[in-house]
Amino acid sequence: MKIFSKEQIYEGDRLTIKKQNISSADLMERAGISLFNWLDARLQGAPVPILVFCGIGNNGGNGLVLARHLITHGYNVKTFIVDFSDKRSQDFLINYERLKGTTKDWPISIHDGDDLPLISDQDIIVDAIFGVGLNRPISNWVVNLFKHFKASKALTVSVDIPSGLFTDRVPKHEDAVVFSSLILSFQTPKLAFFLPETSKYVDQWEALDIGIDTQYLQDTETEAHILGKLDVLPMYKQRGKFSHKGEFGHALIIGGSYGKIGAVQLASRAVLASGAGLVTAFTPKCGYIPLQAAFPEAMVITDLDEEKITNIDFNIKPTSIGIGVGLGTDEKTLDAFETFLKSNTVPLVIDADGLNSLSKNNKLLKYLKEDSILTPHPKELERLIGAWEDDFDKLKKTKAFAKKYKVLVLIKGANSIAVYQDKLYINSTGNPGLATAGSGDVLTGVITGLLAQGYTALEATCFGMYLHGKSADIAIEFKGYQSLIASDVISYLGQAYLDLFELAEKPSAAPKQEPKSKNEK
Ligand SMILES: NC(=O)C1=CN([C@@H]2O[C@H](COP(=O)(O)OP(=O)(O)OC[C@H]3O[C@@H](n4cnc5c(N)ncnc54)[C@H](OP(=O)(O)O)[C@@H]3O)[C@@H](O)[C@H]2O)[C@@H](O)CC1
Ligand SMILES: Nc1ncnc2c1ncn2[C@@H]1O[C@H](COP(=O)(O)OP(=O)(O)O)[C@@H](O)[C@H]1O
Ligand SMILES: [K+]
Repeated sequence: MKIFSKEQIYEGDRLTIKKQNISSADLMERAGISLFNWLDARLQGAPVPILVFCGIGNNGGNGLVLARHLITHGYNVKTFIVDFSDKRSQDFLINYERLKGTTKDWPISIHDGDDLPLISDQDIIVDAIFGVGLNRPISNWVVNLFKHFKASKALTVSVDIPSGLFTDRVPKHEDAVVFSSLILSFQTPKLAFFLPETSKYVDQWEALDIGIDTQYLQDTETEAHILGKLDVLPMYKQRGKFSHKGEFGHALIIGGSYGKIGAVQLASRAVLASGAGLVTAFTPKCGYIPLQAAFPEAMVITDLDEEKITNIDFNIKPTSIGIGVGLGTDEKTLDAFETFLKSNTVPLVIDADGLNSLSKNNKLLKYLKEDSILTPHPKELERLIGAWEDDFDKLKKTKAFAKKYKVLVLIKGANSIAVYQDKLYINSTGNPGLATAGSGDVLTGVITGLLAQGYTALEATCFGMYLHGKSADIAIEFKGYQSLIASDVISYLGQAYLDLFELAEKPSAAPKQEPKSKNEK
């Protein structure tokens, strides 16, 4: 799913109004009705007090439309205008009048210094104060209102984006943003929903289709994409009936050092579990017995040295290589890594100490084979590209690095982001259970295994991080967050593949039918 920028959202609105020959008030009505339908389908007339807080722009306008439809459908609604500016948008005014024509409970204006409205934790707060038009810090009295929302512990639904969250920068103060339980975002989510420093304001999000011109949606290139099942499914390579393991490639995992052979085992097992035909592990001599004993499917080549890699030399022709897991950064290993990098022509994944070797000796960067895949977690990334101001700056710097060296950088995290040729591919699967030793080694194996099967660097990365996270999402249903370990992510990869073909039923907007009792025909 494409993630449009603030400018593109406004452009999409303008173009839709023109092409569909409607007014902006009509589009606002459509947006407001999509909010109403979503809430009505789940509230089903519940008498819960709904407090709608509206700004004075179009985000506020959306709130007024929603309030009007909730009222005409008998919901228990109180509307407030958060009067943070003397300005009023045209469509806000139109809907302000319409609302006053619908109910005698006219909206209550809240100004700086007014008492804050009483909010019980049983209420629902609708936050329609600021949308993507936010362009400067918010007045303190409005920040106090946000604090009041949070203190009330009422379920908070934000319209389009949590008020106070910018689309292109990190808020200075945590209190200056509404903490949302749910965001109903128009047409597509916003990048800020997925970044470590800004996703804390976002619990759940839903994209509501408001009928923005489909041609515009299809033709417009966006910087960022959120990858869901339907985005990765087309990448999946079918297997022919008469296929044989030679067709599915031969991956080589290079890594391991004394006491860290497990990383190589995890990565190698993940290679085969991702569907590659063959896997060979290249490790120090100390890895030979453990690997052959624990994982008979893998072939093993060993270094001359007992405890560390000192000379990377193999007589096989791998179709992909994953290097770095458990590698260590001993001087001799660094030299071996340099020699390997200078001669390698095979599609490559560099992880963990492979990345740290690049950071220790960044003149090696120019030897990176084009489309190599680097998979740093934030700490490894900082060693590679230096410090950054905030998450937006991090992405800018990573894009520059990826372009300069013609590589793909996968920044691992709660929403892993693959940065490649000026674009951002955001993973939608995974969970905190993955914050466990070796889960990154498994990811390296999955991506290397997909590369071995002929997936392009971008496909192997997007498909790999999707399957890796999806496997963990299935596994925690049986293991829970705390007990999930990296090996489980390998064990449930098959389920992640099978899940691709189970189309999730969309939560229908219409209220669910009463479940038929057993004896009812
Ligand atoms: N056609 C439609 O109806 C559709 C409507 N959509 C909805 O419109 C929303 C965008 O609406 P919007 O452009 O009116 O901006 P909004 O976020 O409501 O802010 C209002 C104004 O506040 C001002 N302002 C900014 N920061 C401020 C601050 N810190 N303190 C004080 N004032 C501040 C700034 O005006 P300024 O003062 O800068 O002139 C800004 O214009 C979008 O999120 C979505 O919900 C569409 O997406 C779907 C179709
Ligand atoms: N809170 C989280 N939610 C989702 N995924 C996570 C979370 N924490 C870590 N991960 C994932 O777990 C993996 C951690 O990799 P890494 O930090 O390299 O672990 P290790 O070095 O132990 O293998 C990455 O794929 C990352 O995206
Ligand atoms: K909002």
